[in-house]
Amino acid sequence: MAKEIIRVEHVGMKFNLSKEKVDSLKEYVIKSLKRQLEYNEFWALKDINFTLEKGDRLGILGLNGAGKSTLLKVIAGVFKPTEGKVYKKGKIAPLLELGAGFDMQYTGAENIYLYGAVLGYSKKFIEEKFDDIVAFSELDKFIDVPLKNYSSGMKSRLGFSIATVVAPEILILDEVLSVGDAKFRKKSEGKIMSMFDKGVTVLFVSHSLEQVCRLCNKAVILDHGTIKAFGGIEEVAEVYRKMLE
Ligand SMILES: Nc1ncnc2c1ncn2[C@@H]1O[C@H](COP(=O)(O)OP(=O)(O)OP(=O)(O)O)[C@@H](O)[C@H]1O
Repeated sequence: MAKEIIRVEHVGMKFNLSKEKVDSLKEYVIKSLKRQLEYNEFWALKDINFTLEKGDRLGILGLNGAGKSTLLKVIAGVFKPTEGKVYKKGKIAPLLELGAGFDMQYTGAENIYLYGAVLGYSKKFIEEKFDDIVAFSELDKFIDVPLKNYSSGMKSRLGFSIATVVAPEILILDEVLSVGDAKFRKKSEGKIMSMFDKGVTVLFVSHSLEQVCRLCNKAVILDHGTIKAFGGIEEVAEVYRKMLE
């Protein structure tokens, strides 16, 4: 029997959007103390339900603002859902906003430890993998330079190399296959493919239907925070094509 690895049950995510413009932290604190802040409730996800089995590769489709990144963040554990629950088995490698945990004042080497800790790696594990991370990122010459002097592509390369050094059971990809220059993109896609071959379960957001059809066996379409279709890639791709017409 296929092994269930992720179960998303009745997940809802609510954000509070401020009704007025607040220009500074001071203004925010004062208005907050005077209880002058008003919010609009906004549900980015509503009653999301699905399960994935080991080795499934789910493409997440939908227009801008449909809730795709929010769903990945809820599954990765970055956001706690307002409602419902996510059950998951195994180690997760979240490739979300690569390098969101970086500190620009620190060097590349220091950030490997910092970002590794953010991703939950032990110091010993990072020490063992340090050389592999630097080699994959091809940033040897710059590894002792502060990150503020890196280009955005260099930062993404370092982030990708740190996040993919683990052998995860679940891989979460938010449009990260467009990281770096063409050469690094090819190399990063190769690395992801080798993880696919090892039977990892994948959740993958991309605006390219062609890429989703090529890489995934299942897909889900999100529309204003709800599931419009879920199932085998071919049937869902057909629904999505009609939606885009
Ligand atoms: N931290 C937040 N606070 C308030 N609203 C948020 C927050 N994060 C996301 N949202 C809102 O939730 C909705 C869904 O956003 P999300 O980033 O998940 O969409 P998406 O489908 O990934 O879009 P895109 O294709 O543009 O990346 C949007 O309306 C967005 O404004």
